[in-house]
Amino acid sequence: MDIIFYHPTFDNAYWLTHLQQHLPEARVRVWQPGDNQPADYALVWHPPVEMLAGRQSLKAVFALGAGVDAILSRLKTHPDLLPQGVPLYRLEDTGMARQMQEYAVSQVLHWFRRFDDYQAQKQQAQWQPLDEYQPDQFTIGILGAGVLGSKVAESLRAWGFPVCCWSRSRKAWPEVQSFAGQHELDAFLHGTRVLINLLPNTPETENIINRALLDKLADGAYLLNLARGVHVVEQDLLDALNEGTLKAAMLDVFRQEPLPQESDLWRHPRVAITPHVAAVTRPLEAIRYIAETINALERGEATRGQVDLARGY
Ligand SMILES: NC(=O)C1=CN([C@@H]2O[C@H](COP(=O)(O)OP(=O)(O)OC[C@H]3O[C@@H](n4cnc5c(N)ncnc54)[C@H](O)[C@@H]3O)[C@@H](O)[C@H]2O)C=CC1
Ligand SMILES: O=C(O)C(=O)CO
Repeated sequence: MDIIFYHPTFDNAYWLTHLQQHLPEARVRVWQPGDNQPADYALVWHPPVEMLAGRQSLKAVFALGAGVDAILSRLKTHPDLLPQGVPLYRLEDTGMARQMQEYAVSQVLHWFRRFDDYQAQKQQAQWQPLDEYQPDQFTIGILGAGVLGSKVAESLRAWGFPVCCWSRSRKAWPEVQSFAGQHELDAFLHGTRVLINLLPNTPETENIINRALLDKLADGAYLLNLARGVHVVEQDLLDALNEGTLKAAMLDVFRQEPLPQESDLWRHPRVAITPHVAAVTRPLEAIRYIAETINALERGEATRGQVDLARGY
């Protein structure tokens, strides 16, 4: 079994060593330009077009992340990027869910305990206890009830917050109200105090977080964007913040990354920013998941994580 590996920034030696340990019968190599030698599996992140072009004999391609929007959007302009008929897999969780839980719980509690307001008071050397928020005033609405959304919902329920979620199909998660489809989006938004975005980037979800949506949230609402920058109409977000529709936002992802220095988001007092670090690929967990999936494919068994190219995630 031959495996080719390409990632623009990962530690090649680390990945090859541990892939070989988990798949001892495989021959694993870093793909280099000009390498047209046969391969059974390809592990890629932002692969050059020529890496996979014409490789119809591949049994599967693994994207080394949860979101496959970059590879799918490039596929539109470079049809050879993925050989026709070869299944594409993505990483499901592999250590990213815990990171999303850490990020979401810490930020929701920050806002719930009004630490943002106390930080503002600190600037004025103001010693003033503020009215406490109550959990029933702090409904969490999760856009995108998938692998990561489900774990974030679980961790916020554990803190006693009311949680609802929105997805394509109905979910039956304990103690979480599920809304499904476009026709239930408004009902999902109504009463949501903290909106957490964990949607994939698809043609249907691009620009979904716009002024019309933000205006439907509860008064004094917050936005936590953990998915993709293209989901948010940034000027609408700034307008909603400046007009008081939205109390604060924490953003991990942006249309352009790194976020350009001239972006007003950097200077807005009620916007917090992290540089696309909400949940990074954990190499060992990813390698275990990939090895399990390859072994299942070799045995002709069912697997998880296959991308539906037509659906876009
Ligand atoms: N900021 C970061 O560091 C990271 C960001 N991400 C982002 O998180 C996203 C979610 O990851 P997973 O939970 O693994 O994905 P997933 O595919 O398991 O879940 C996606 C959810 O979105 C819902 N959805 C998709 N299209 C929809 C539509 N048109 N209407 C309503 N619901 C829709 C699906 O029903 C599903 O519940 C990724 O696509 C990626 O963009 C993932 C990892 C790290
Ligand atoms: O895995 C993903 O989709 C990510 O955004 C990680 O950076």
